[in-house]
Amino acid sequence: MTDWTDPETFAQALDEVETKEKGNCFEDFAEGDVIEHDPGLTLTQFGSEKWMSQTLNHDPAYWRSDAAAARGFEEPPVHPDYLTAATLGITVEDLSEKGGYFLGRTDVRFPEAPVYTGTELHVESEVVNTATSSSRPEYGIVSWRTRGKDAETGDVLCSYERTNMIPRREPVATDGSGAAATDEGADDGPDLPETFVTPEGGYFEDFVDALEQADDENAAVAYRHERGRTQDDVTVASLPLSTLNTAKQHHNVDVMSDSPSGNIVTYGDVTRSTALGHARSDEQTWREVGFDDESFHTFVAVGDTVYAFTRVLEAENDASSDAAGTVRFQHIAFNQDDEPVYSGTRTAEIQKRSK
Ligand SMILES: CC(C)(COP(=O)(O)OP(=O)(O)OC[C@H]1O[C@@H](n2cnc3c(N)ncnc32)[C@H](O)[C@@H]1OP(=O)(O)O)[C@@H](O)C(=O)NCCC(=O)NCCSC(=O)C[C@](C)(O)C(=O)O
Repeated sequence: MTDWTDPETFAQALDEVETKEKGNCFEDFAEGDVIEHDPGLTLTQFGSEKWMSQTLNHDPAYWRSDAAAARGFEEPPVHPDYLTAATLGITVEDLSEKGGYFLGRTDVRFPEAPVYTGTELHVESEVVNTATSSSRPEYGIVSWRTRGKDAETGDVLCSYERTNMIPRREPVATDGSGAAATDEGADDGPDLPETFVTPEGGYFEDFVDALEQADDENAAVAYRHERGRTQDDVTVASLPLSTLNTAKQHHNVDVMSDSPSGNIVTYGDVTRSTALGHARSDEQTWREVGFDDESFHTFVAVGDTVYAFTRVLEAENDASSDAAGTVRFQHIAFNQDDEPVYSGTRTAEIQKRSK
């Protein structure tokens, strides 16, 4: 009788049986397809607090009822970074579990109303673009428009467009040239302003003053944040799984040992939220409005430390509340070797000092 657990027999059986695969390949996506994601989750205080604590997002309005009330909230709401990560996490099984790189995301938007714990999240995505990768014939590039909705009311709570490289079943022939290289400015050295202005505080007026000062000189409002967060098993494996993100990149060391990173890598939303946590610790955030042009430049893995750099781009007195003004930032997350790992622009309402 066959002993199926005899190591030699079992190894041969493993070799010969079919694997019931998970996820979809590039060829499975066609422009216009709409995918209702079966996974969903209830946005809990535990989930939000776990995410916020590990990414150093300590804004008291999301932790304490008195600070929430001062912001006009009924109770501490779900943090927008956790909401964004959960909206994306739920889509992974259908969209990107096969592997491939999370390249970027844009048009991330939240409604004005806060989202409270206990809300059930239902997510749908539409394929908006499929393209050939000229540098990587074994991949295609897919973009989806995703909407995270309140399952009960249908209200959209978070929406964005995301782009990934997705493995093909069959590699295509390409010229292998990749994106057109350019020599422009190659010998000129970095083109930076002469002066860097740092806002004196974290209120709206401080950003306005700093921008005015920079306007008078050859200057930019740009600074770095002191805090760093070294990636560990919690940030790399545990946080993505808590959003139902089943991408093997974050929790299967065995498979990833054979990939370009050689190891599991941090979920892009953890990298980004950590950098934003550092930036928010140096400002008086009132409300998150949205994010654009988000890119992930290189991998972050266990042992890497995520730091943040901020550029203030503009400030307008047009927020949804008189207590705040709108500021547009560019945030760049970087690692211990000063390499950019994430960049994106962020529009946020920042509290006024005079409130
Ligand atoms: C991907 C790597 C290897 C490319 O590195 P490279 O030097 O080859 O870069 P490139 O030449 O600039 O880009 C390669 C191709 O991608 C295209 N591309 C590039 N960016 C965009 C964009 N935003 N939108 C559209 N297309 C884009 C670009 O145009 C080019 O096209 P080509 O092949 O035809 O020449 C490198 O950039 C890298 O390592 N990035 C880090 C990726 C990463 O760590 N992401 C986050 C963690 S993975 C994750 O969170 C997973 C998740 C969330 O769970 C989940 O999707 O399931």
